[in-house]
Amino acid sequence: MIYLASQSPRRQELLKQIGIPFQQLVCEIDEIPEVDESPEDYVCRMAKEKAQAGWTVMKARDLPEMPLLSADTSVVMGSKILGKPDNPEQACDMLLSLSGNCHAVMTAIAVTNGHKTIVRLSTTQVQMTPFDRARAEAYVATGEPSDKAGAYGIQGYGAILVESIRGSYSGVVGLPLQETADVLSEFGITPWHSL
Ligand SMILES: Cc1cn([C@H]2C[C@H](O)[C@@H](COP(=O)(O)OP(=O)(O)OP(=O)(O)O)O2)c(=O)[nH]c1=O
Repeated sequence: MIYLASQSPRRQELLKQIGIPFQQLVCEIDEIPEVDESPEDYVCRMAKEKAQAGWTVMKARDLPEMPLLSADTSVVMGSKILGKPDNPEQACDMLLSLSGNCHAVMTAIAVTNGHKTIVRLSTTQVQMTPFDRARAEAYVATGEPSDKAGAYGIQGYGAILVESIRGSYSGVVGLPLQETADVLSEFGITPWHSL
């Protein structure tokens, strides 16, 4: 059993997929890149801060100690970090900047047990099909982009916009499963054997 410090329904589904029992913990952090911070450093720092915040919540609620997993996903276009859009207009602009181009989806995971913390980064290249503003607006109107980095979800209607990927599909959705299983094994947690 582990804690999943995440409010993302996608992360819960993905963790279920590899048969790791977990208890969800809710925690909040400020997600703002520092000046001159690289996208890689930013997502790794976010994942680590979520793990630290989750550990603090666990302690404050007097819950039993167990390894805790957190993650952070950003879409990176050139050197620009695209988080979740603030409004439909911004979602549309984000989508149009991705149209016909290749971008990176970076997901960092962090696992801590209070003594050691391991952070691992997964980067996937995503090639988008070219599309126009009308199509972007129609997609935004579905509501799907609002809570997703880069304003799309590859696991939903957004799949229509994706031409190809090179890397980890689960990493794009928000939790790279190979890396997650690998890091959890460092904490004695083994997928499906722990069911
Ligand atoms: C690119 C992409 C992102 N996403 C999602 C994954 C993440 O949930 C979200 C990025 O936001 P995050 O800040 O990484 O995570 P979150 O706020 O949803 O959840 P948490 O409580 O763990 O902080 O974008 C998809 O679901 N599909 C996609 O194709």
